[in-house]
Amino acid sequence: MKYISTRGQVSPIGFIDAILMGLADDGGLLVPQHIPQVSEATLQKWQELSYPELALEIFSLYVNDEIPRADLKKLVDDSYATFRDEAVTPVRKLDDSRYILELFHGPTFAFKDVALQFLGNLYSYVSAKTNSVIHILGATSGDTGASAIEGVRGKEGIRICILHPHQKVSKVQELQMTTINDANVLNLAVEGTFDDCQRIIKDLFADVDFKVKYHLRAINSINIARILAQTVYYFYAYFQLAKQGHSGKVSFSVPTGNFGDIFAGYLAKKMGLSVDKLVLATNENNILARFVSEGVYEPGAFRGTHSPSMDIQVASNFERYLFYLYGEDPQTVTQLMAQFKADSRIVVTGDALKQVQADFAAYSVGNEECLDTISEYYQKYGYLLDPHTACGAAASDKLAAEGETAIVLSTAHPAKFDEAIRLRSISQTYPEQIQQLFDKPQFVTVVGGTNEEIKNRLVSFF
Ligand SMILES: N[C@@H](CCOP(=O)(O)O)C(=O)O
Repeated sequence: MKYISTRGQVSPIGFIDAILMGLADDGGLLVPQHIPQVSEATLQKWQELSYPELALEIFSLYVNDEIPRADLKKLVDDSYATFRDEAVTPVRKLDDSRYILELFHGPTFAFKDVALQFLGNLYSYVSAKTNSVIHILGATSGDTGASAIEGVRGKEGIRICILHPHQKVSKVQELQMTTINDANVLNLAVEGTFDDCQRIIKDLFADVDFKVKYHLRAINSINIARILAQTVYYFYAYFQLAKQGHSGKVSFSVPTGNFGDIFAGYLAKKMGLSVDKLVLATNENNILARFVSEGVYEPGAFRGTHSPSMDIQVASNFERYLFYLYGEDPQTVTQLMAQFKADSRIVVTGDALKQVQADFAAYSVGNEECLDTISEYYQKYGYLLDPHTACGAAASDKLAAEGETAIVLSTAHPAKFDEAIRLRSISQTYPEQIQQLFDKPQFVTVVGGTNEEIKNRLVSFF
């Protein structure tokens, strides 16, 4: 298996080089040169596997022999041993049409742990094998940051700097990141939005001389390892439903911000998983929902919502989807991305738009609807949704009304977003790991957010 760039200007590279390259050196995103096809017989066998066993099988398809199987198995086992639920990502049935895929049983109570526990261990493994330093630079709208830090804190040979938008993440998200006092962790709070943070890191990764000189590595979903790790739970959830007696088609409703999670579902479907609809659920920052309904990809005004992790205008994995939408043609992708850079707008029409609408259903959830959904599910099912999952649940309700079954990806534990939940007078008990954060001192520097300023901070940190 080799990896190529969506913009076609990088010679095919192996798995480890792809992980280390992060953003492709031509400014594109790395994708597998071909998508492995999983036969019906293999799917049958996979149904019997535990989560770590399944992850090992899926990763093996993408890693080839670059990492010996015994080493890969240890990486996988270590990564999922940190989860609080034996099933790693259990599925809860609410009724015949609604299932919740709980992805928040990892150390930081968000779905990001599923990939970032693995990527942290993988970076550590590569650092030790190649005797090289790993300098991670990441941007977060709240969940990736804590999860990435947790994945590598205190690890030999690794340093990590995370940019988050100052005062635009939830209190628990902020505390999870900024109460870490390990010497290899730097938190910068940028005066701006998540899009500003993501633009900065993409600019710095695109400066290939700087990236190479300072060994910059990515932990965001621009890194293909993130996507591959997130495909696993689509398969696992599908198998769990089969075991719970469900037969027939299944759709997935995915709270969406940076398009990484739903792109992982798209990849799983392309590998052969029988997915019915992929439902893209956004909050009021609904550029992706507008794209699916109208074919116009154009950022609007930033809206602060109850689901801050999805307060994103420019979704980084969108480029990976364009690559497949346009028949894996890097020239078209390059043109479209150049057009986006010039006009902040991409327009898709005709057959391509029909294909988009065949690939995804989309639904944008307003602030009040998000809170209403939290209240309704709490009253009807006794199940407390976090506001991101509530967006996914609201979207899945449309399918349920048509008699279809959907699995809603529950991306975070509700305790991370108590500000929103309290608005509906629902009280919850925090898990001990979250409660204790409130007594700890914080370590964070507020910065303006020019590329130069961040570069200087990085140079002195690394
Ligand atoms: N919602 C994310 C934003 C970054 O997305 P990623 O999947 O590219 O890491 C967050 O919580 O930080």
